[in-house]
Amino acid sequence: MGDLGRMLKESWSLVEEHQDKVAGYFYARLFLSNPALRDLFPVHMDVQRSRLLDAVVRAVQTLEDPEKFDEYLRALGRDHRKFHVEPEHYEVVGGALIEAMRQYAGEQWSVEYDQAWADAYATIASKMLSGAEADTNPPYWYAEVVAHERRAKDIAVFTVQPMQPLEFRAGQYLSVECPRIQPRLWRTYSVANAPRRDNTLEFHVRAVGAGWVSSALVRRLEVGDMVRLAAPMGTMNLDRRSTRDTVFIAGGTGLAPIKSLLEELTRYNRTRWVHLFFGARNREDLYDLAELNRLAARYPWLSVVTSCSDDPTFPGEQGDISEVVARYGPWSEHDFFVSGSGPMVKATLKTLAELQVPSIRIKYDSFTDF
Ligand SMILES: NC(=O)C1=CN([C@@H]2O[C@H](COP(=O)(O)OP(=O)(O)OC[C@H]3O[C@@H](n4cnc5c(N)ncnc54)[C@H](O)[C@@H]3O)[C@@H](O)[C@H]2O)C=CC1
Repeated sequence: MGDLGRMLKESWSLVEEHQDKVAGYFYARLFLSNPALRDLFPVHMDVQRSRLLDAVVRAVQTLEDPEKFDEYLRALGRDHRKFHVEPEHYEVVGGALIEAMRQYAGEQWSVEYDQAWADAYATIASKMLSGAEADTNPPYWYAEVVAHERRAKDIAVFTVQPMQPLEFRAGQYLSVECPRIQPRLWRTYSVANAPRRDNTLEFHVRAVGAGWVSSALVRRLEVGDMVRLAAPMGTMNLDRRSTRDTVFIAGGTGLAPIKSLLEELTRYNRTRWVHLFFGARNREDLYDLAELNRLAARYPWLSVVTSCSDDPTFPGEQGDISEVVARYGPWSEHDFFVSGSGPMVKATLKTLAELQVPSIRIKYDSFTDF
C-alpha cells in the first residue's frame, strides 16, 4: 500500500469507533454551510447516515487500486447526476467530511491526515465529475411498474417500463427510487434480465428489516407506480471472447445479475457449459427455481444445483452455497461469477482460493449503496 493509502487507513482508524457521530456532524456541517443541499436528501436521514460511512470506507479502498476503480468512480459520478449534484457541491462535501473526522479523531489527528484526505477526495471528485460531464443521458429515467409479484414472504420480483430507452449491459445494477413511497431515498439493485427489445427491466428484491427501500418495494409498490432509475453501474459482464465453461454462484436475491448474464448467454451460447449454484435459507426463498428449471430444460448446456442453509428436510444440497460449490468440480479451468451478500461473496472467494481458482477468472460486484 502506498503512503497515501496508509495515511487514510491510519486516520480512519482514529474515527472508526465514532462513525455515527462523524456522519451526524458531517451532515450538520453540510446543511449549515449550504442549506440548499438539504433538499437533495431524504426527509429522514437515519438510513442515509450509514451510507456516507460506506462511501468513505470504499474511497479508502478505491485509492489503493486507482485503475481498477477508475470506471467505478466515473459510473458513480454519472449515477450522482440523479441528485442534481453540481461541481461546487463536491468541494463543500469534501470540506465537511474532513472537518467531521478532525472533530472526532482526538489529538492524534495531524495536518498530514488533512492533506491526505484532501488529496484523496480531490482525486475521487475529479473522476466522478469527469464521468458525470461526459454523460449525455438524462440524469434519471422515469419508469412505470408493469408487473409486481410476491414470490416469497419477503421477496418480490417486479418489472418496469422506462419512458425512454435505458441502455445497460447484462450484469449491471442501478439506483432505484419510488417518489410516491419514499422520495429521494435511492438504493441499488441489479437488473435481472439482459437488454430487451421492449426495454423492460426486472428487479428481484428482498425486504430486509432496516432496509426501508427494500421493504417498501416488496410490500407497497404497485402496478402503475412510477419509479426513477439512475445510470447503470458495474462491470460484472460476460466476456464474449472467452471459451471457458462458466460457474455462476448466487446467494438469495443475488441471483438477479446472474439471471441477467444467463439470459444473455441464452442468446448466443452453444459451446460453453454453464453451472449455476443457487443458495437460499429455505425452499420458499428459492424464489426463481421454476424459471431456472425451465431454462435448464430448454438449454442443454445449463445445469442448476440448489442448496438450503436453514431447511434440514430440503431434498437438494444442504449448507451455505459457498461450501456446496466445493463438492462439485474440478473448477480450475472455469470462469466464475459470484453474487450475494457481502459475507456470502467473501466466503465464496475463500473457497475458490482454496480450490486454486486464479482470482483473475472470478468476477463479482461488492455491493455498497451511496
Ligand atoms: N437484489 C439484487 O439485485 C442483488 C442483491 N444482492 C445481495 O444479495 C444478498 C441477498 O440477500 P438474501 O436474499 O437475504 O440472502 P440470504 O442472506 O438469505 O443468503 C442466501 C444464501 O447465501 C449464502 N450465504 C449467506 N450468507 C453467507 C455467509 N456468511 N457465508 C456463506 N454463504 C452465505 C447461503 O447459501 C444462504 O442460504 C443481499 O445482500 C443483496 O445486497 C447482490 C446483487 C444483486
